Amino acid sequence: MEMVPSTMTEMWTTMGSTIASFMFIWAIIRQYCPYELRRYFEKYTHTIMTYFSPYIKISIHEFTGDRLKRSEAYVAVEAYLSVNSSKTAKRLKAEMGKDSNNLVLSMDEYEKVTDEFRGAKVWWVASKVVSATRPMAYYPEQEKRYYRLTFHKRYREMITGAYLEHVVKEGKEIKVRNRQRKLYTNSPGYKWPSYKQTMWSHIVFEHPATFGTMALEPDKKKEIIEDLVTFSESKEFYARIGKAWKRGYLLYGPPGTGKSTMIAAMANLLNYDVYDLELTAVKDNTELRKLLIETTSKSIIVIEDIDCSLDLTGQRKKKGGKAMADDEKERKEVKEESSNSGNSKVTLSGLLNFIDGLWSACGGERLIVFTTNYVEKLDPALIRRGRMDKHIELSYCGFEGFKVLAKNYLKLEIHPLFDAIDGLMKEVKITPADVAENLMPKSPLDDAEKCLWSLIQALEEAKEEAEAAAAKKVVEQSQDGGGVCSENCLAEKASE
Ligand SMILES: Nc1ncnc2c1ncn2[C@@H]1O[C@H](COP(=O)(O)OP(=O)(O)OP(=O)(O)O)[C@@H](O)[C@H]1O
Ligand SMILES: [Mg+2]
Repeated sequence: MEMVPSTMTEMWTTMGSTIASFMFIWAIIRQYCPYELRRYFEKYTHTIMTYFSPYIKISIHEFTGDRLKRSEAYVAVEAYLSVNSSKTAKRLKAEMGKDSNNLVLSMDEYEKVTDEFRGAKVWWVASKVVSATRPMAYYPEQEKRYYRLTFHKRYREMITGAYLEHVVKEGKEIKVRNRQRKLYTNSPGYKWPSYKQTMWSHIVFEHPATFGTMALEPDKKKEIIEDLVTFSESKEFYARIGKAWKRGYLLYGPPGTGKSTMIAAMANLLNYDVYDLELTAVKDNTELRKLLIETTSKSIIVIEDIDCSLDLTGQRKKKGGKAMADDEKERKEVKEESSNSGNSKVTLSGLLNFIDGLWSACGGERLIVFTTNYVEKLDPALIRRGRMDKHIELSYCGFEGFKVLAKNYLKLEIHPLFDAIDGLMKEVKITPADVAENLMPKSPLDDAEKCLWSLIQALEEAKEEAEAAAAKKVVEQSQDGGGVCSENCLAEKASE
């Protein structure tokens, strides 16, 4: 009985000293052995170890190929592990997350975490190699980060198939959930000739508008939401019918009817980034194409007030309303005209290529939204279906729209003054922006009723103005026509 502990002690001592001598020799080798020889030695030990080891290792590197873009797989794994590792890993990295008010944790370098999938245990390690040689002295040392997955070889099929698929899918979902959405704009002015400088500058997108807060008829709202959601879920459909996965929207209507607000609501509904393209700041068609290539998937490209952005409008009419078959020829003519005009060299043909040319398919999952106050001024080539698939008219505020605003601004669903407002709204046109302005409390003492009265007053004033304008028109017409041209004179004109 007494022999056992002493044997154990002896064994431990021997093992301890063996390890110590091994470490010592290894340290000597490390110090005196040339790097190449050491690499050689390490490589072969590695091969032999791998031969006997029952474990399989898979590495996922951060940069592959041309190093321009982070590998999608790495990003997905990073996101997946950020959620799954923060519970078990002991050393974590923290980064600013969504809405800049919470920290997102992820595992630190050389940290190991365990994950389980259908009864199989796997290990993940975050690691990096620092390349020994530097290409140029002023280059920072190159770090190549990677994740290494280790698992037993009996799970090979399942891990390389189902598990990795699960990691990538979940990682992508987490990424989308934690994504800081951005608002991009093509700022004119500074353009550094650096190859990495992108042409867009961005800030965090934080517009609070949603379809819930928009004043719109419920049917119309539902239709638009369904259209957007269907689009965002139709990846397979678009691939099957052979169309680029994008959709064009034209929002038109008088100022203050919520066109810009709707774009924000769309971005919030689908969780997309917004690229606000300022056409007048784009030098030429080549620059326009570059801008497009740099936009990412899951984004809305916005061109506001398309009728003012460029002189793309009305050209067709000047030429005497030719048929649509002449499209190509006319586009060329337009191109020449605009290139002569000197200011912005972006042309209608450039813009059309931007919307539905070959380049527009790169990136995928994109909405292109145009807004205008004057739809009738736009070139028919620009707004045909396929370029702008859905035309949405945003118009004056109706009673249903008012109810949404009353609920948002005053938390009122029903009120005795609503009937009076309903009646007045049928008689006069008022924009949602004006309604919203009147419903806004102007002092801390203003209550809901005061705001409603203020709206009624505004409606009545608008009504009086409209009546006065109508009366003036009648007077003008009678002055123009009445005295000069009698019924006889009209009949004469008709016979001519
Ligand atoms: N349908 C609406 N629902 C809720 N609020 C609205 C709506 N329309 C306008 N508003 C309010 O009015 C303001 C102006 O609206 P917005 O900027 O969207 O108008 P617009 O149609 O883009 O006008 P413009 O043609 O001048 O660009 C917004 O700040 C918003 O609060
Ligand atoms: Mg606007």
